[in-house]
Amino acid sequence: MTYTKYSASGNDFIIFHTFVEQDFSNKAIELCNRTEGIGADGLVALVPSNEADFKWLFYNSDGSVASMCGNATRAVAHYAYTNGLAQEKMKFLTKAGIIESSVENNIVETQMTEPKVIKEAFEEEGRTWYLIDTGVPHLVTIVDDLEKYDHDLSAKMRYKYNANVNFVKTEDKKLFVRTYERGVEGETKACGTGMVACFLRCLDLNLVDEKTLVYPKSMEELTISKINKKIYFKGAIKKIFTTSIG
Ligand SMILES: N[C@H](CCC[C@H](N)C(=O)O)C(=O)O
Repeated sequence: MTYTKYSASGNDFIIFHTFVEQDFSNKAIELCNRTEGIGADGLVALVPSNEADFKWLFYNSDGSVASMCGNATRAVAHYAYTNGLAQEKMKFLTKAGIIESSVENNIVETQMTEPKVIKEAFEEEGRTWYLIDTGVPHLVTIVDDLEKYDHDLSAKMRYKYNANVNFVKTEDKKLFVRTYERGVEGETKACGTGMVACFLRCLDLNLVDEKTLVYPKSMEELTISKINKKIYFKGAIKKIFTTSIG
């Protein structure tokens, strides 16, 4: 099987396409392993669909299934276009519904799913949290210094709320985000749905504008825009390599 590794602002994925839909959880664990596998935060299998250009099966590196992954939508769209599976504007089926992405050279934009607030601001562990679903659940807390990102606190909150955990700082109406990702069980270099969750929380508080530059741990620049109540997530994508295994 041929696999292609992508980096989406440092959030990295192994992508392949196949005709046969099956459970790829164990393959995700095997191939995402950073010492004995290719190494990545997630694995995505593209399979045929009669509802969209294709359907995706998304797995975190621990083999768990997630309904959505903002950064992977950008990598998958580039993969699908360059492999002739879709045109530059495409629709694909995820467990969070149909996702629309568009490819222009190495820049990919995704229309994110409609966000759903799960729990308005609440105090816990000496912080103010906000819980929102942006395709997957995210906790958001605003800090004045990203060195306040706390791995152990993130793990505790992750398990209590079964959600990803984001620390966000605003500066000159830009966002700087650090994310503890469920299913990777640690901080990743970027998390798309997490950045969108932080954007929405900070927009509510008038800390950013409806079009905002966002910088994850990797410091690769992304843009999040709210236009007519829809959320667009845009940034560069890197194809790292293609390899055949087995
Ligand atoms: N780890 C997430 C899924 C991947 C989200 C992230 N990589 C993104 O770019 O949105 C979860 O299990 O909820």
